[in-house]
Amino acid sequence: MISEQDIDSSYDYIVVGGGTAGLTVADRLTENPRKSVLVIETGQLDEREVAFLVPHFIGTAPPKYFYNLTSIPQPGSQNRTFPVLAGCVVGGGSAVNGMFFDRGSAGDYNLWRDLGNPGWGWEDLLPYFKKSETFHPPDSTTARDFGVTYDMSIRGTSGPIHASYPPFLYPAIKNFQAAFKEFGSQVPYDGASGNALGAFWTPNSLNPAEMIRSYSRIAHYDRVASRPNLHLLTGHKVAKVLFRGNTATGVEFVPFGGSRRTKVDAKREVIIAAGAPHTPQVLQLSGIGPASLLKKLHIPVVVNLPGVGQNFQDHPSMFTDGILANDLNPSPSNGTNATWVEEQRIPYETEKKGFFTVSSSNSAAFIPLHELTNRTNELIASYASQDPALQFPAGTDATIIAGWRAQRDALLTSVRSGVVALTEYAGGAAAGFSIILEKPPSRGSININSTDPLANPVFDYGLYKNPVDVETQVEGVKAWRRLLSMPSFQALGAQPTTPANNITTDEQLREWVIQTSFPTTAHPSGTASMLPRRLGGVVGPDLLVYGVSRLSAVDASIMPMIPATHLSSTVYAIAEKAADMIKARNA
Ligand SMILES: Cc1cc2nc3c(=O)[nH]c(=O)nc-3n(C[C@H](O)[C@H](O)[C@H](O)COP(=O)(O)OP(=O)(O)OC[C@H]3O[C@@H](n4cnc5c(N)ncnc54)[C@H](O)[C@@H]3O)c2cc1C
Repeated sequence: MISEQDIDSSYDYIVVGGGTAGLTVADRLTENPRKSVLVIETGQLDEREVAFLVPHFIGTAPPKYFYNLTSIPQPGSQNRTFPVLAGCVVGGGSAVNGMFFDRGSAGDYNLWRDLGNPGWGWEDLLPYFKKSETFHPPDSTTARDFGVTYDMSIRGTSGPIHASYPPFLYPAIKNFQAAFKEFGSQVPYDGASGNALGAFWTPNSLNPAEMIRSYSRIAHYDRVASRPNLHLLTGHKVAKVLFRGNTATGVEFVPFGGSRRTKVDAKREVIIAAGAPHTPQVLQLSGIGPASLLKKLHIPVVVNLPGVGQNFQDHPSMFTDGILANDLNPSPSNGTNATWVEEQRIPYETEKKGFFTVSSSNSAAFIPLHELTNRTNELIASYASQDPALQFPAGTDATIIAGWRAQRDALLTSVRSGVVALTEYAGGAAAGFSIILEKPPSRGSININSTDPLANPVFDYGLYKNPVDVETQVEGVKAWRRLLSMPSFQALGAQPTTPANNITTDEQLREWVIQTSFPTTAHPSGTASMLPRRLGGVVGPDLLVYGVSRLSAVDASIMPMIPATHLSSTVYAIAEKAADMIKARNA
């Protein structure tokens, strides 16, 4: 940690944002003691509150550790507005997330490669997934009793982030996985192997020795904080990147909540890792973005890059509910009994066991379209026949429209061959799940409407702009009802309750989807997409921003298409790969 008055006048690298990706990159770059790094982070260090560390308390971090962000009204869901969840704390999203730690399918990452990004397919990323983690297998009793299988050849054994299973798993999840088999889906041997299709057990980002969250603050900062070549400045927000001509030379920053502007130079590279909600803000404030937007705000245009802030994707979700009349013990409903929960404090404190070791979930199912519905051909035909120009307002730059078309065509190929999942069922220990849309064709945007770096950008999720999204969700609800009718769920006395059983026609289900959906699973991505420039890209496969030199982006914003998974392990892999590329080009 360093205070503002003590920072040096220049560093080899400046990292904008000390979150998941930013701290990972800073850690790797300072492995070389001759290279200096300054990380500037808006948030503060957490104070090791239980909300961060103890899995049971996920979601209870005080509001000061989050940005206060809200979307504009979403016409796709009755003009409701929605929060944009993002951690404002050292560690960023990794400090406040649900600790679900999984990977997408090979098909998810091969789409990135096939969209014009050599070096970004599954085989290219696998070494970085492995490098980022230390995987701890479950003990043999848990593995046997719960049927947890894993493949050590695709797991990391010495990386900074711990991936492990809590010693408290819900037995009903076995029925959930068996029901998916009966439904016609599969249970992959290890969902982290590039085959993440079907229902499987997933680890958490959980340090099993202490049974606490494993996140970038501990793994990539505390561990290396004593390095003299690594400085972390908290409580300051980068206002813009500075340029000499088209070369990034440093940044200007302000205290969070203040206005005094300070400059610091970067001798080699400015690395933006402000997260998908804020990376486009930093770029646009720096004069990199859609020229029309920048001119309106009287920001001098450094590069006209229409893609900055566009191609915004998240995973829309909705919540079903149901009853398990013959529920197994323990079940998540134990958590509603305050006395029982309080009793669970003791095994956690004495043996690191019990209910307090449980965070979000340890199982999910990722289902390709052909397993979800018999309307596959109809939905594919509807998507394939759409006019790309009609997906965007009149006047949208041609490169954005071309990018949407390229993504659509690539996704259609993957959907037809069944190598990507379109729907996730998260949970499995109860009859109600989150039903999550994994590859929405709808696109949103994040744009500034003020030159004040402390003002919030305008968040438009673009929820359900594309009717195919609503239809896929409707099929997701129908498939969930079918799933509950499978023998393994019927053995638990499963009955669906929400949506109500009298909501049956497609028209009624559409209405329910529109009324109850959320546009987000806290997975914003795509706002500085790695795509060719002619397809609305912002960075190339080297993660360097087009049209300028010595400026890169390395966080969730570079994902050109959102993968069918929870994002954190993918962000770590991107950051590990980014660090290697930055090291190589500055050797
Ligand atoms: C509530 C929540 C639950 C989630 N649950 C899960 C889950 O269970 N499993 C999973 O895999 N993923 C989950 N995710 C998603 C995952 O955590 C994120 O995708 C990932 O952490 C994003 O990493 P990032 O590096 O792109 O951004 P972040 O980790 O958000 O880092 C960005 C950092 O930049 C800082 N910053 C922003 N602007 C500036 C600026 N101008 N100057 C300086 N600093 C700035 C921010 O304060 C932040 O610390 C969740 C996310 C949230 C928010």
